[in-house]
Amino acid sequence: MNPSCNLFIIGPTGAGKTSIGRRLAAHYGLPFVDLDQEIEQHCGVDVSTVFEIEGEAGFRQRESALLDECSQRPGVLLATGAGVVLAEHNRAHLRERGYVVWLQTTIEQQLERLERDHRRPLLAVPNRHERLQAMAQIREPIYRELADLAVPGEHGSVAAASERCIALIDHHWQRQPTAWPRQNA
Ligand SMILES: Nc1ncnc2c1ncn2[C@@H]1O[C@H](COP(=O)(O)OP(=O)(O)O)[C@@H](O)[C@H]1O
Ligand SMILES: O=C(O)C1=C[C@@H](OP(=O)(O)O)[C@@H](O)[C@H](O)C1
Ligand SMILES: [Mg+2]
Repeated sequence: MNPSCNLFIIGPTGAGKTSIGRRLAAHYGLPFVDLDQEIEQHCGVDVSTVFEIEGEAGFRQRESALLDECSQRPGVLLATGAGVVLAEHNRAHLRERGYVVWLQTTIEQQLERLERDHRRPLLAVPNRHERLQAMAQIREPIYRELADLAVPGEHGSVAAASERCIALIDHHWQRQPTAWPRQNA
């Protein structure tokens, strides 16, 4: 949604939603909210343990409930998890409540960045390349349809990627003030 007072970051796992999102929040002076971290705080265990105990279905229910809550906060930068876009009700909240920025990446970049990362339960498989490809096939058309802005992946540092991202957002996002003055007050 444009204009909006919220920035919502979507995109594949390892695209930089969490790390770039944190920098964007600081730049725009918005509170940073990471949906996975919200789930972890709420459950008192990490995402992998939620998957272990409740399965993906349980995780998705928690993710949807917290997305509904967090996306209603006025004036936040919300970094989502890559699979949040799979449910239509989540997509509706994202579409209607914020300016949606899609961070793009390639499978090669994902493999490289996440090589030593074992905190993503859906990547705990023998063939990560195949898994990432299967995810991209399903999710990429959804990201494309949902995004207000697509940001191409960047080979450099997180800092450089964040700067490029800010330049694009500045050009396209019509930032709305967080609180409108009450009329006839
Ligand atoms: N140019 C870049 N863009 C995005 N992430 C990068 C880049 N360079 C390195 N990374 C690293 O990729 C890893 C994954 O980033 P993360 O923010 O966790 O992604 P996501 O939240 O989208 O899954 C982090 O360790 C981050 O530092
Ligand atoms: O691809 C997915 O469905 C998931 C991505 C993760 O977030 P990142 O996109 O930050 O890796 C996290 O929400 C969970 O492990 C499920
Ligand atoms: Mg993340």
